[in-house]
Amino acid sequence: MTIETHASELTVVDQDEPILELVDVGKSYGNVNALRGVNLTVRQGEVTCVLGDNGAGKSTLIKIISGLHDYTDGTMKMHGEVRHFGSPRVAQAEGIATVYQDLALAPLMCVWRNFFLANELRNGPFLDIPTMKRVCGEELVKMGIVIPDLDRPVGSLSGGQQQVIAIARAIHFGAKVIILDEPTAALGVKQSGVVLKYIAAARDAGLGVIFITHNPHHAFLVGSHFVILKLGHVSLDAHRDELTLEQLTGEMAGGQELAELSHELRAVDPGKVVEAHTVAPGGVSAPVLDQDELSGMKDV
Ligand SMILES: Nc1ncnc2c1ncn2[C@@H]1O[C@H](COP(=O)(O)OP(=O)(O)OP(=O)(O)O)[C@@H](O)[C@H]1O
Repeated sequence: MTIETHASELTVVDQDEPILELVDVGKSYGNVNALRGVNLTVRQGEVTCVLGDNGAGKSTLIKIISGLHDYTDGTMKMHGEVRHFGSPRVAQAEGIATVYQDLALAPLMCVWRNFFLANELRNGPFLDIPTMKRVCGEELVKMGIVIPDLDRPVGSLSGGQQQVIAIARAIHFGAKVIILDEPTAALGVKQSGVVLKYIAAARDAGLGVIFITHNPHHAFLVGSHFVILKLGHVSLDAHRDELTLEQLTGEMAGGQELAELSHELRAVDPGKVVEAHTVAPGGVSAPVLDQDELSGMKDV
């Protein structure tokens, strides 16, 4: 247990206590059951990976946690208290930050303007530009991000760097839980490495991270806990000590279903069917990357 002191309050933080806990959560849209009986626990200093194919319910889960939609079954607790956020503004005020794929960055605006977008600092009636630039630079450096020119339009940076700016911004504005919606989906290998490095940085800074992804290899590099959603329910829920990358990849690929498909295809034309591999070549168990290991991945 640790005691965190802030200027005006004293908060007792039990590190074993989940920040956020979903118990048996369901969501129906009319007669469509998008989620059923979902249990999910988010702890500080951990990355909870949520994996799933299209239509699995990942977006619905994000919308519930970020206050866009309410759940229709079960309970969601934050610091042990049952919560229905009612709006994204309330969720944000409670420390839930969501970094969507499209990032909500303004591509033509410069880096520091994006960092303070909707939270601008003022000096009387004027924008306090020198302070915003200084704070933005300091915060990015704290996360090990070097952007030589903060006056550059954000749209001229790489996709990886933009993701990282959005993550740093969420942390600076007090996120306790950060939801990352497929942050590596549109990126190549090198840029994905950059983003994974900062997911690990957010984890090591003590945030609870929810990492939504299709990619078990990316999940396994930084994840503490893995939940696979399939057609709205949890098909796997395991701590990283309980499974290998091979098993996670097999589960994601739908191991049993692939084996059955391969069997059926063999029956159709035995000569032409290649065995369905559920695991990528070399898909072996990998360690959780810590900061030192991840810093070996080159920046873009
Ligand atoms: N507003 C809605 N009204 C009705 N059905 C919905 C609505 N939103 C989602 N659904 C349904 O709920 C199920 C889960 O959808 P969801 O978008 O959460 O999945 P997903 O895992 O995010 O998929 P994707 O990766 O394709 O975005 C799908 O069957 C979808 O059609």
